[in-house]
Amino acid sequence: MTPAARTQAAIELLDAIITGTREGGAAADTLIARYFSTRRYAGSKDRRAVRELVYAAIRACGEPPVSGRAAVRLLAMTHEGLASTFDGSAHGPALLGADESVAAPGIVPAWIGAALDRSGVPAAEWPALVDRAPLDVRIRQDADSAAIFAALPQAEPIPGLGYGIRLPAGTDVSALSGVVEVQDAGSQAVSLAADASPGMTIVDLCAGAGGKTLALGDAMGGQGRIIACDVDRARLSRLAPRAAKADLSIVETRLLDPGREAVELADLAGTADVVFVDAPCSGTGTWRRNPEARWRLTSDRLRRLVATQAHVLDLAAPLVRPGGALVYVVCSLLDDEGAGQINEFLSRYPDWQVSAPMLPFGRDHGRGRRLTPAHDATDGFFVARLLAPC
Ligand SMILES: C[S@@+](CC[C@H](N)C(=O)[O-])C[C@H]1O[C@@H](n2cnc3c(N)ncnc32)[C@H](O)[C@@H]1O
Repeated sequence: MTPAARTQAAIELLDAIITGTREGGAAADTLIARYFSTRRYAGSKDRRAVRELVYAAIRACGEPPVSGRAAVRLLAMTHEGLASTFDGSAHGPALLGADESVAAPGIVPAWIGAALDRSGVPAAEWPALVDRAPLDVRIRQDADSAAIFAALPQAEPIPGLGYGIRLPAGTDVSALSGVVEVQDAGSQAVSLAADASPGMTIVDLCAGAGGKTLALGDAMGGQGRIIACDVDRARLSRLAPRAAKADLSIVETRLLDPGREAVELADLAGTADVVFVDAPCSGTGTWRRNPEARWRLTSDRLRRLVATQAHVLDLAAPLVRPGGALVYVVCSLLDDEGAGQINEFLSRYPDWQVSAPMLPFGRDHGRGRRLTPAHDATDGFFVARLLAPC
């Protein structure tokens, strides 16, 4: 592809991504993969260059831009070489017009900026929210770590995480699948708040495809019971093969029917040493990986998420045994979903106690702990640990 054709491809992709965020379409990564699956003429260098341009444009625009062309024009203001690709050639973008629109530079949409501000995340920390993330992986506790470091010579241990290593973004770890799990250091850290140990019964109430389930199972040394639940059949169906690959036979999955969860969980009432609630959230802490998600969030969607979080907390509480723990996690930095949600929980359940989660990262925030990309070089999280009355 010519440089101009790469620019045009990035513009077309950005148009699809912008529409996708407005209309609930697929994630940028999926749209990029689909785009190239029907354009076999694009070589790996073309794909990489287009992808980088697309993500640079997404990162540069806080508010959703009016078009892909306006977003790339913003980058072209400071990149002479890029501006020259608007050359009107056969497969390239039309020549630049003097008065066509250019996207405004920014980091987050104004309304989310105000919410971050109210949540005590200073503007100085916002650029890190959309920075590129490294590749973090968790090594299985029984794996031969010397062999893994030999296979991955650029690996660096992550201080504070016994089994976490950091690699340059894009490192291929597929040959080590089952022995290492791709998992952000923040996700690894918040799993430690469960203080999982062999023999426990843990309900992972919002298990999804099981990223944290596998970390909990590994910490349990494969002894005990994990009941991994979710309402999303497709996500949950990915868990069992992953658990099998990681030799974790203690994981059972339970697909819940939305609206009937309490009935379907009734047999577990009062039995769990830990109920782990990795609640559905706005994902404001994970924009490093999918920066277009900040264009997708609306105040209505946030309100619905906050209501769902309260609902899953109410499902979780009766499952905890007397004196057991409820661990609440969101990959969000907004207090409505984190510190505020826990305040609301404690006003509904006044006889529960707060217990400080022992984490290697983060800062105390509200009645829990918060990790931020700027402070901890991890995805952003809020985590709280609550103890049921004895
Ligand atoms: C943040 S994701 C979980 C990620 C997962 N724990 C991991 O580590 O990969 C939140 C999950 O909550 C699930 N969820 C939403 N409503 C739920 C409900 N009422 N009961 C159980 N799970 C629910 C969603 O389907 C989603 O998979």
